[in-house]
Amino acid sequence: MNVVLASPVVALVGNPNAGKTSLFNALTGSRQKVGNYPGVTVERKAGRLPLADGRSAELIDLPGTYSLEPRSPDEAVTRDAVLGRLVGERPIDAIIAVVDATNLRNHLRFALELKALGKPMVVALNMIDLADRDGIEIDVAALEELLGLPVVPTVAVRRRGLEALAAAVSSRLATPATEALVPDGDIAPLQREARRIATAAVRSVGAPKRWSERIDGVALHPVAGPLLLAGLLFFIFQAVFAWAEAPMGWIEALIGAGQDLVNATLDDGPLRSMLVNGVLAGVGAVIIFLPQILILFFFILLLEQSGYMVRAAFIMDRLMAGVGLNGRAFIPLLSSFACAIPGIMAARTIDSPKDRLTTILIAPLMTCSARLPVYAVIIAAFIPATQVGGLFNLQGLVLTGLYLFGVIGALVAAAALRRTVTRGPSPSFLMEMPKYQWPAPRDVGIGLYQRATAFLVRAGTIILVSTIVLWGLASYPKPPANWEGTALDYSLAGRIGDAIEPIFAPIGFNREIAIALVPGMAAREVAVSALATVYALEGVDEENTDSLVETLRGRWELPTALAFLAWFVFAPQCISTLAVTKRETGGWRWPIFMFSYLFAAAWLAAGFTYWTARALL
Ligand SMILES: Nc1nc2c(ncn2[C@@H]2O[C@H](COP(=O)(O)OP(=O)(O)OP(=O)(O)O)[C@@H](O)[C@H]2O)c(=O)[nH]1
Ligand SMILES: [Mg+2]
Repeated sequence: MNVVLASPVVALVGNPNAGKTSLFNALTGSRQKVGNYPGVTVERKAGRLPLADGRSAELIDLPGTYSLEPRSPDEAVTRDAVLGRLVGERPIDAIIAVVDATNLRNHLRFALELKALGKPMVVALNMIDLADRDGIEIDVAALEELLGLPVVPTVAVRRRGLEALAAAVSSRLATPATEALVPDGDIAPLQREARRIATAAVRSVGAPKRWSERIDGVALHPVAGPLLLAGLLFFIFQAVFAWAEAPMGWIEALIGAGQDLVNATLDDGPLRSMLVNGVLAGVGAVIIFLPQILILFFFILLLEQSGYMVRAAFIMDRLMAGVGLNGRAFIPLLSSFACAIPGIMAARTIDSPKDRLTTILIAPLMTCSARLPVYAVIIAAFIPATQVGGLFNLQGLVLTGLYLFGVIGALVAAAALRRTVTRGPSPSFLMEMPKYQWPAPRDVGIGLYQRATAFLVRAGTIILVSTIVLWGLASYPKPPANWEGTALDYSLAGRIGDAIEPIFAPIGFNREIAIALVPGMAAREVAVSALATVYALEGVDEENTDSLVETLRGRWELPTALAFLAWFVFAPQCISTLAVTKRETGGWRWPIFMFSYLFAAAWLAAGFTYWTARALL
């Protein structure tokens, strides 16, 4: 057997929220998502770990789990990786067992279970800073002695103890594996042993964490808790509008300057039209929302990192149980506010298959960040920025309302699904409360950076390409000289729009909207860039230089605008979501179901909004 060439494989294994991914990022320079709640990592990730002797190992980050007996699909990944059962992956050579120094008793149990596998192993005693903070003192030498394993104290977020950890792994890799003990399935002896070791190694326990209990006294209070949560969400949506105004103005000015520059340097022709009306008007109409997206995620990241999110899940559990959903679904659903794709993947942490399927099916109802541009442009055009009650901005209120509308839609859908297609028992909510702590600026920074790059990459690829294709379809073929209508009427896009308009006419959508919804399948923001491009092209003859907001204000009636907003609350049209649903549910059945029910809901919601608004106004 040739073992010399391949670099050894080392896996980070441990309970959820122990800091495995933080260690992984610090050791390999990766930027995987870290969060202060259990179940952040749901996939195996690999990186390169430089070893003391100049070689390097392949370091594997895994989903957290409490034992090698998985309860949910993400935990099964960890078991399979540790036991070398993952198809196409090399078996692991050594384990870094990550334990939380503030919760030694519980975490050591799993470490002992791992030790019994007989692989070379090192214990990372992580979060030693929080143990200090809480007055917990650990005798590392005694712990090493009792465990019979090297123990390295680490603070992943401050990069402390990393070199010692890498050195311990290097020297451990040199030791041969021992015979694995066959587990007898009885966890009680391991639990007793863990308790014995923890009691012997923890030297002094200081004052209990009073302030943390005090915060929870409010955050988990049956009345104050929900009020606090509602207040926080409300404040966030107000901030999204209030704080983004200035940077959005700068981006808009920049795009305008770009258009002027192209107009001044290029002769009138297809290239100029494509750049001004396709690329700059279309993609620009989307990019402008970057500040709002970043502000929203800044707050979500703060809530995630502080440890509050799981409290929010707890608060929501009662409401969610009412519709047959498990509190566990809260975090996947919350992730869906960024994008349904990570949300649907995070549903892997849900153990009950029916619960998991329900969560996947309703995840697209959470307002993903791709819908923010759509909402924001319509709100800016049709909702006045007046103050309500001297305190709230009406635009922020409407935005909050749209997000709430999505959540209510999801709850209604869940209740309906749980009584029909996903009927079945639902286990009760069990989730470990993470410790409160100040958000690490680096983690928040990484989170924002990832959102910004993901958004800009989308703008530069899928949105750019869709917009250029739409520009082409909306510009060609050119009408003959004696053509009576507009150029758009004659173009391919105009004809496609005419063909599908009858489906949407009853709910107040015009041909331009019908045209925009088709490329909006690729990415929802494209609906905005498509409208910008179509109207920019239509306005060409009149030397129209209005922004999209002004154009919409001039051309749409309020009922149409409101119906358009209602449509996007349900908006099924995102191909990537359907693709990931197929992957996670293992077939086309559920994505097709998802598309159909969301399409019907979107059509009805837009219709009711349009008809009601028409009747009232
Ligand atoms: N104070 C402190 N916080 C830490 C340390 N290591 C990790 N954290 C924080 O603990 C939380 C959990 O970290 P992760 O790295 O996501 O934990 P994980 O073990 O990968 O969690 P799962 O993927 O959910 O199993 C995050 O908020 C980190 O910022 C540490 O050594 N000290
Ligand atoms: Mg992780």
